[in-house]
Amino acid sequence: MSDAILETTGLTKEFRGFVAVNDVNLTVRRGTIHGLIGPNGAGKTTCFNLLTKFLPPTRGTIRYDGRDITGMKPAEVARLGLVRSFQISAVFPHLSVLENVRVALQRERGGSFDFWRSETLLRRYEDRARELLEDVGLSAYANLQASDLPYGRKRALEIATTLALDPVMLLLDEPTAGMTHEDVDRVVALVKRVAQGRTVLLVEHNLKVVQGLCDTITVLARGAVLAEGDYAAVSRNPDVIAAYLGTEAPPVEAAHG
Ligand SMILES: Nc1ncnc2c1ncn2[C@@H]1O[C@H](COP(=O)(O)OP(=O)(O)OP(=O)(O)O)[C@@H](O)[C@H]1O
Repeated sequence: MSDAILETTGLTKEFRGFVAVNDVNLTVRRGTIHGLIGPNGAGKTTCFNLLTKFLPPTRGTIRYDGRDITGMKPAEVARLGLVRSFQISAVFPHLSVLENVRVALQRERGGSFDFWRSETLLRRYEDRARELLEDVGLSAYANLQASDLPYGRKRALEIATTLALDPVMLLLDEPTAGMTHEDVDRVVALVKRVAQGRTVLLVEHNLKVVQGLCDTITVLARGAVLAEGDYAAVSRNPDVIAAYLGTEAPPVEAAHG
């Protein structure tokens, strides 16, 4: 088995001539937590959307687990185990926390859209759903309506519904965005826990989060890879410091703060 689970070669995305992602060669090693960081507008989200197949690349290839997935659809790559965390809006607000995870489990089994009519069918997934809620620390909230969850806990629910798809590799887009310190710490611990036995790639603004979680960090700037390495290496890199100057959190401060 190759050490690399995800590899891009010359990955490029242009929007009407504007190059948002420029010739990116990214290698994510199996079993690691890999961070994609960069100042605003660096191309992180575009890159994330390319990797999860939500956007087609202008040029370049993406290989996942030895296969060329460049031309595949999001659902196809999800079936191969490369799963993007759902956006919070994908959580059904009027269903309970438990029901949300049961629905996700049912979807994973390729159920028809009639699934929501069959309470009996959904009940079969109850045990597994409760296990997943336990994994993400939401057992106490199982019967709460999803819309009533505190913000930080919604992310945990989103991760539980993603885990229902049994991912081999998890792609997380800013898992701590908009959270309080307390919630950030909880989500960091959660990502560490769910990363066991999996590979995780996350796009993240919060450099403290990246510092605490990532084995390898790729820094993007103006669509291209500026630096790569562990946190200590990239936070000392003069090009990275220069790219972050004038933004809210230069990596060096975060490293010593
Ligand atoms: N659909 C689009 N059409 C045109 N330009 C786009 C489109 N999507 C992104 N861009 C441009 O591509 C560049 C990279 O954007 P992207 O959102 O990928 O960066 P980012 O690193 O995720 O930024 P941020 O940290 O601010 O979210 C930006 O200049 C953005 O304006």
